[in-house]
Amino acid sequence: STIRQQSSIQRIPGPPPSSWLLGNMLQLFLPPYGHYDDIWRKTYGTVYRFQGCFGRDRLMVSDPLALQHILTSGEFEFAPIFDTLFRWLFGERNMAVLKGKEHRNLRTAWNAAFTAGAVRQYQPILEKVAQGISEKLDTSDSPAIDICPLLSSATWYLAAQSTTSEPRHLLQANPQRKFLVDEFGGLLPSWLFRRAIYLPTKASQALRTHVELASREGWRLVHEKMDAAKQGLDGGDDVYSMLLIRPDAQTNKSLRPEDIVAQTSVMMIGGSDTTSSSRKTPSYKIPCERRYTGRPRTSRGDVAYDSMPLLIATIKESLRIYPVRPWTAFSLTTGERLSQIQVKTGQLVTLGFASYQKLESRWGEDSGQFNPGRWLESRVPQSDAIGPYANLLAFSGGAHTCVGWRLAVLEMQVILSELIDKFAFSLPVEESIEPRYMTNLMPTNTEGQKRAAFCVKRVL
Ligand code: HEM
Repeated sequence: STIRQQSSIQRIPGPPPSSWLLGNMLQLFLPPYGHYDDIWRKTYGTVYRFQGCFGRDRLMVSDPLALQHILTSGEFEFAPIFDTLFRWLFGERNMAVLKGKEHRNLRTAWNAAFTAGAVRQYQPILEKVAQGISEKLDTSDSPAIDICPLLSSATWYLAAQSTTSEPRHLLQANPQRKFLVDEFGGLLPSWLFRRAIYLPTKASQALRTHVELASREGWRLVHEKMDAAKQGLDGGDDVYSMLLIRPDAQTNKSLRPEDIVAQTSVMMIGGSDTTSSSRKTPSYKIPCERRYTGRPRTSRGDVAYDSMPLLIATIKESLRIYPVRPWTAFSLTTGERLSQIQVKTGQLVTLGFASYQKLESRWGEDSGQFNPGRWLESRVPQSDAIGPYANLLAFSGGAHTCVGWRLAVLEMQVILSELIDKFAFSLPVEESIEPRYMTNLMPTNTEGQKRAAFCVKRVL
């Protein structure tokens, strides 16, 4: 039966590898972003076979039903290599690596800080963060301002109301190196590969230091918030306070301080570069009629971000065309069937989130174009609830759906709204912005460094 299973995958068409050593990996991961994936999807369809390093077959899946099944059936988990990378980056007890009941319990406890109601309470802090970014833009005298560092620290500030800057350099992975690590790692037993973090290399040392610092910072925050609560002081309206000292949090006995501390790294990294990268929509004029009409308000006088359809359409379109995590790899843990295709246990299946979000059958013939209008004209799938937001998979789906997606959306609404109301952004003549896959999808300059530089002019 193993032979039948293998041949079932081998019968699936796909692009020829460029070499036995590197397979199709260079084409898939190196710039221009998404180029080959688009061609292969159009040529071979929504499930195609491509090759990883050393002639190893992988499946690329962008079929909506298959993706839904893989994400929600419980038969698949993050591929061991992703699991290991998450452990290295975020620590051994972070949400992304916990499984089964332990993961479900932690998610339930954390969800309390990310419900629609809880997220609304973060609006004032977000507005403060947005005004801080405006002030920095106002006072900068540089002709072209790189907005990446300004945006990256915003989520972390919101999570903890802490001005500690997060060690973002860790995400600036070199894509060549990253997929070689992926592939070599995949050849070793997981337990052995995990121990590579103890190798005496600069990269391992940097990861270990990062996880230690994140843990120390986590404990500092937890103590700070709990001490403030003991003294009857308001700890703040941030995520940590919401989890630790709000009355509803205190009834949530299942969440121990160490469980909160263990998520500090994932909050620092998972919630900062992701949101900031999604907020950049190069070469598009964001509609700004509101400048002349004022921002809509709720009956309580707060800005009503959900009543700004053009802004929301622009955010959805950015998440569609530039998903921060364009691909993720899962493998089968139980069972032997993926719809009609026989899949061996352990077979790597790459979930083509980016590819799914460009399917012509779902998003229209112009699916490759950045056009927020499609959301206003209701030319988008309405009802099949793939992923948590707008039928997009930018926040993944299933058990490991991004816990902070509502917060991320509000953050983008608040910051974009503030910035496009007050400033006009244009691309400097001598610079361009290219999306590039570096663990996450990032805006980069032509040299491949993370950078999104704009000429900024105050208009209001
Ligand atoms: C635009 C912004 C964001 C995007 C596109 C995004 C995307 C994702 C994706 C795709 C995953 C699935 C894991 C993976 O495949 O890597 C994930 C997981 C996660 N995200 Fe986000 N994220 C964003 C913002 C945030 C924010 C603001 C927070 C928290 C403050 C956050 C916290 C997390 C956590 C804790 C997980 C792990 C969940 C689990 O494994 O159960 N993310 N995110």
